Amino acid sequence: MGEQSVSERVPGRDALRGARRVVVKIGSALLTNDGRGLDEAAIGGWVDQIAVLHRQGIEVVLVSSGAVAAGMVRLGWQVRPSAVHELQAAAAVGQNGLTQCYEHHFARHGLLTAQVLLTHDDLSNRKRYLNARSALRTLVDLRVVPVINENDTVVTDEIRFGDNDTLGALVANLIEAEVLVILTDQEGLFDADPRHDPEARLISEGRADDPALAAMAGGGGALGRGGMVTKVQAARLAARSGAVTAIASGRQPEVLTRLAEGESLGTLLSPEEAPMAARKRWLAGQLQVRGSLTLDAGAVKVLRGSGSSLLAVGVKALTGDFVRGDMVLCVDEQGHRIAKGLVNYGADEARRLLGQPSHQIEAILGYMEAPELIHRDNLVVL
Ligand SMILES: Nc1ncnc2c1ncn2[C@@H]1O[C@H](COP(=O)(O)OP(=O)(O)O)[C@@H](O)[C@H]1O
Ligand SMILES: N[C@@H](CCC(=O)OP(=O)(O)O)C(=O)O
Repeated sequence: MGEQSVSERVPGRDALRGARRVVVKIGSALLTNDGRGLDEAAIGGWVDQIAVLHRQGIEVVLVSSGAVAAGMVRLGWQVRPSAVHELQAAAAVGQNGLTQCYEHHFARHGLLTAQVLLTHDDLSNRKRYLNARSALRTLVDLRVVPVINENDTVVTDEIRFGDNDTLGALVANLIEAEVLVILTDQEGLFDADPRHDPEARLISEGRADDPALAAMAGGGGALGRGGMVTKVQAARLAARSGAVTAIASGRQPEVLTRLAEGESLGTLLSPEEAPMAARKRWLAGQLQVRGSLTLDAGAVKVLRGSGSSLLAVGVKALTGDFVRGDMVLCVDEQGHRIAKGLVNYGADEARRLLGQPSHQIEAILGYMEAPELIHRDNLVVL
């Protein structure tokens, strides 16, 4: 099978080298050894690679499927049930096995794991979104590896992500990962489904938003859910916050560490825009505004002129009952909209910091979350 590159001028694999935060999604088709229970040896191998990345200082969040498939094996079921309550039951049984397996293997490297089960509601409801975000950020700051799956036991068909590719992309958006790696049972995205077309050729690189790629992607196998369709959609979602997506075979030896070294494996789907521009556009559209900050003329000038972070010293007043991580609007003294951004301090703390230089923050609050009120990466000038 040959290789082709669908579009020119996409960012190269350098995006994978030097990434600080990576979401790795491992699909059912791969985890469950073609339906014969969890493939513990393979899971141990991916964990070993993640531990290597971890030692290099890369933060890894894992999105792992496999609960339903593992539960089916434990329950002795040969055929995936169609009734939602049976799928939920299988997921509940299988999730235990998944958690034990990851915990055991990460413990060999002295690493802690945390089970995080999410539903669509958790990511669309604003308060829960912020909770999920701060919990995941805290876990990665603590050097714990979160192992995420959909909370299959409480979701019904209408609201479930169904496939974990979408969940992986939303998690990449949530934690602002630079890279989403989707490990599956094929080498990557082919120009036709290789199960049906032996002549199918691997796409090595492309743009996440290229409609030609979506047309090449087909559905999933007996164990997986979404097939390549949802992987290409996931790449497009991940691109909204500037993440590149790599789709690769989990059976390639050392696939994760080789990808992180920039090796040309699988399919790389890149965002249209540079990560920071994409991220800012995503920020601008993403969150409801919870309050406002009134900036003095000096702060307006530096925000507009040099793209600096917003410091408390340049803020004269505030309104709203926002908490850390909320989106706030920045206005000038005449009330004109200047910028929007995610604030590092809640309204009560921020009020005490108004007009104060950053070196005073610790003395005023007794701690310092960050030296700036809004970091420039989290700020969009309007
Ligand atoms: N264009 C394509 N290129 C590669 N694989 C494809 C393509 N179209 C459909 N597929 C199918 O997608 C499957 C992987 O998706 P899926 O079964 O959902 O696995 P996972 O559990 O890893 O998400 C592959 O086994 C393959 O047969
Ligand atoms: N939450 C489900 C995962 C659904 C699923 O199989 O997704 P995928 O691996 O993306 O095809 C489970 O753990 O069984």
